[in-house]
Amino acid sequence: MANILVIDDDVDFCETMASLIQRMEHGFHAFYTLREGVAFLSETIVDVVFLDVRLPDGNGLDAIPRIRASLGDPDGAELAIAAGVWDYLVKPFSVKQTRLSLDRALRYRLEKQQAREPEPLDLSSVVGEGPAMKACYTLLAQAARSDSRVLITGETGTGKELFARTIHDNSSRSKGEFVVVDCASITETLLESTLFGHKKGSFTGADSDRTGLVKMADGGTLFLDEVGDMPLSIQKSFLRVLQERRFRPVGETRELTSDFRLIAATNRNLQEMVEEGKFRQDLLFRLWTISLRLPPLRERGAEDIRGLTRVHIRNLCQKAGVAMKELAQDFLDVLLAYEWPGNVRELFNVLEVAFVASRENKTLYAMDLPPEVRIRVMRAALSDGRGADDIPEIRVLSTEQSLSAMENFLPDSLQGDLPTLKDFKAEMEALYLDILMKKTGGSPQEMMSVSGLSKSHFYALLKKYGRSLK
Ligand SMILES: Nc1ncnc2c1ncn2[C@@H]1O[C@H](COP(=O)(O)OP(=O)(O)OP(=O)(O)O)[C@@H](O)[C@H]1O
Repeated sequence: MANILVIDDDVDFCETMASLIQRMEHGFHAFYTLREGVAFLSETIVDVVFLDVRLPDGNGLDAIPRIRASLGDPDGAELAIAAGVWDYLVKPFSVKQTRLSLDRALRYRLEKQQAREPEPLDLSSVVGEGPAMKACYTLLAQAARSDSRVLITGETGTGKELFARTIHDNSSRSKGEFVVVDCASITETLLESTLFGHKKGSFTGADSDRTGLVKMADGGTLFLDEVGDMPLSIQKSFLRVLQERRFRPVGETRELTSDFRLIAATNRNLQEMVEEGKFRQDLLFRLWTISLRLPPLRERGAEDIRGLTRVHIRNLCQKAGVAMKELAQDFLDVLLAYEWPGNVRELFNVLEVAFVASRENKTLYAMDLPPEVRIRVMRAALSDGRGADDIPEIRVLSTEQSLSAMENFLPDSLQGDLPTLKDFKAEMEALYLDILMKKTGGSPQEMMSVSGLSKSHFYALLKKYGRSLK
């Protein structure tokens, strides 16, 4: 039902319009003066205005900008004044003609509104405001508002499953099941029965009928996690399911159907796997219409790392029933300098370790972070040619604190009880070699010149620590 306003001082005309519009089951309002009509518009949202040109208190055409402003809809301009007005009706005009024009204007407005104002997405479980993530949200929205197949790629821990769930939760299938198939962990012998189900007695151990995951996803979403790990033998039967939406449970004679939406994810390069004969080209074609690549954490920028950290620490504090802890600058500096090969999953694990290590303290310091993370940051800083001043943790600590920080930087093998000097020297020698190699790009001449080692000593050290030149 739409809301229609007539501003016209012709009483007969207003009555005719009232009966027409009410028959069309729309809301109807009429005013005989411009002032009253415009005042009404400032309080009420209407869809279409029938406006007389000559009114007792002014010219209707002059009021169009004010009417547009009252509608609060800049695109209303297109409706009301695309070429002056939506339509220009000359009195006396036929009911049929008026009805037709009104219908068209309302349809146009509805289409505009639908195109302009899609349902807002619920992204409450996804954190990240940087440009790399914003580009992903655009694709996520497209995926959520369609029923297309989606292939999500990205390194481990980048949020592929989280995105798949968010697409499902925001889609028209959200009331159906979101069924996860972990292609990497299901054994080849069980994959077929897990996916398609089986009939009681069809093989040893099949004590009862079992509904497969494909059927469970009927009306919902089937999420194929690590699809690159799906054995070739299953790829063939799965291709058929995608083409025909039909499948046969193990030991069953009749076929079943399932209407599911497919989302697949992988951290592998499927095209390369196709070229190596490890993945079927025809299946790859069928996996996606929309392809979404999630960026690794190191490409997402400092703001996203800070945002994810704050959100996760807040969740941990809430769960533990303690006040939100503060994040010291040195703590954030180490998090920002680390490479995060395991992405968001690794960040969350590291934060959990730091949270536990911080005990009752109100602030999280770099000291609370796992030593391996801090060692890597220190090594990277040293091998980049940056001095201790550039290593976040050392910069802010007193001598005493630096000493204990350095203790924490020690490699795992040297943690705990103090090792013998010989072991310690060996560990440091190996570390020195690694840094030397990185800084010199592995050139033996340069390595010998920088380190001052003789040729025989240099090659003996390489051999001793199992390092080889590229
Ligand atoms: N943008 C994000 N906002 C909030 N949490 C995130 C985000 N990305 C990932 N996570 C969290 O990180 C963890 C790992 O995410 P998820 O399991 O979705 O990654 P994945 O890419 O599917 O990993 P894998 O390839 O190893 O299966 C989850 O706890 C998830 O909630």
